[in-house]
Amino acid sequence: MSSIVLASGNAGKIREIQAILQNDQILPQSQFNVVEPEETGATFIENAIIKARNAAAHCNLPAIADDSGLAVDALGGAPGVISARYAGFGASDQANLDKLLEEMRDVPDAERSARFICVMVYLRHALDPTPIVAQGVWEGRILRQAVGENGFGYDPVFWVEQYQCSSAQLAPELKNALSHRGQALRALSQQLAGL
Ligand SMILES: O=P(O)(O)OP(=O)(O)OP(=O)(O)OC[C@H]1O[C@@H](n2cnc3c(O)ncnc32)[C@H](O)[C@@H]1O
Ligand SMILES: [Mg+2]
Repeated sequence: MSSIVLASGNAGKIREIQAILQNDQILPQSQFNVVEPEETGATFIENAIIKARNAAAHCNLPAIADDSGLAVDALGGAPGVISARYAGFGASDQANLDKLLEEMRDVPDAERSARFICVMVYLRHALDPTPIVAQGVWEGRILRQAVGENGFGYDPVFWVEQYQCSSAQLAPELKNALSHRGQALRALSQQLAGL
């Protein structure tokens, strides 16, 4: 099997994806000095395709990309596709999380529902006209303060009802078993196995 380039610059995602797929042929795009493209899509799937196509073209290899984010009901689905740049272009995870807590300050407990969404795309090559696509959704609620050290991004403010803790308090294997990314990756793997 040839190598597959993983079209992400997010170390937290890369860690989770490699733990789930356990395939040493899947190589992060940083190893090929891929320049990250602008994520100009209005949807997760558009952005995932933009990232996968960019990496596949640069490396002349098949590519996998993950576009994901947090959709908060009380904010009309924000931050959504702009989750990585909610507090501005190049914003840190901490700045994005602080902005979310501020926006949610006056939202009552009963109205704090939210979900993580992940769309994974596999392109056989840059001009592949039939991308393989899989999606995962993980329901939760937005806490009033950050708690937990694991994960990345918005994990410290994402309450997981089933385990009565934040996503950042879950062991990495358990987060992968439950998460939007884990769901999407398992669905993608099944489709790839059927090719
Ligand atoms: O585009 P790449 O290079 O993959 O890295 P990115 O961090 O920019 O990734 P996205 O464009 O898909 O933006 C997704 C953002 O949504 C958030 N996010 C996605 N999945 C998450 C998770 O499992 N836990 C916490 N936050 C998550 C996190 O802040 C990400 O930066
Ligand atoms: Mg991004």
